[in-house]
Amino acid sequence: MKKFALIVAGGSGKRMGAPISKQYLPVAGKPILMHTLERFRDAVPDVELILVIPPADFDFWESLILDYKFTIPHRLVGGGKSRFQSVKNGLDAINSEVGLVAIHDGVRPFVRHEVIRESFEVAEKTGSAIAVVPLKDSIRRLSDDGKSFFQERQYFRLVQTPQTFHLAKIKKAFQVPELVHFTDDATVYEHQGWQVTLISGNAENIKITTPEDMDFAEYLASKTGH
Ligand SMILES: Nc1ccn([C@@H]2O[C@H](COP(=O)(O)OP(=O)(O)OP(=O)(O)O)[C@@H](O)[C@H]2O)c(=O)n1
Ligand SMILES: C[C@](O)(CO)[C@H](O)COP(=O)(O)O
Repeated sequence: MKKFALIVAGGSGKRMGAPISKQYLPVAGKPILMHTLERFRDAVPDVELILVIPPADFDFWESLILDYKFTIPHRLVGGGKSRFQSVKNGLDAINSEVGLVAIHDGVRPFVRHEVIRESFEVAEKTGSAIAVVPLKDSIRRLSDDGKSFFQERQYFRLVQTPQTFHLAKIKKAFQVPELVHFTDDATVYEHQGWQVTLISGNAENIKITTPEDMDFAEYLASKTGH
């Protein structure tokens, strides 16, 4: 089955607070986004890569490609105001209804090859594959009156990307108005009444979000051979 990877990087990285958006910051000597694209190309060499970035960044990205002699083929699509809108723009740019699409945050460069491959294999069989990891800490639920309650952590998972789907179904799922609880693609898919399939993600597949994540990212890059 034809495989696409939709790498979403249409945000501006407010929580990082860097002079340029976090997806272009260098880790181990090159922009985070280049690591992410390499991960997918290396895991699935025949994957078609689609990169979603803000339209205003197209020229900047082209200059980075030249500066870093980046040669992995990919298609550029303009992002939207929210992650939902950026994913929708990327899906709209895929003309085919047949195939699989892995939707992945551009700022998660440490996803393992095995997770990417498994996500395609499981999604082909079941319709979807959502990478998740167990919690290491205890958790508490807060109530509005300031109390907190014990929660059994074995019933919870932290949700990562990739989130991989049959193209026809995820395209249909995104034909709805955006809702506040759409924090990822699984929630959009479930809104159709369809159940998602969970797969094991990898703990080092962090979403680079705040400045302290950059030091950790350098460490992970040195350990994982980026
Ligand atoms: N309009 C948007 C907003 C986010 N994203 C992407 O969704 C992923 C997860 O979002 P997040 O980590 O929140 O990135 P930012 O929105 O850039 O960060 P912040 O919320 O700190 O501004 C990132 O790869 C981000 O670029 C996107 O494609 N389009
Ligand atoms: C998609 C995601 O990375 C799964 O954990 C997450 O929901 C993105 O959240 P953000 O608030 O857009 O960073």
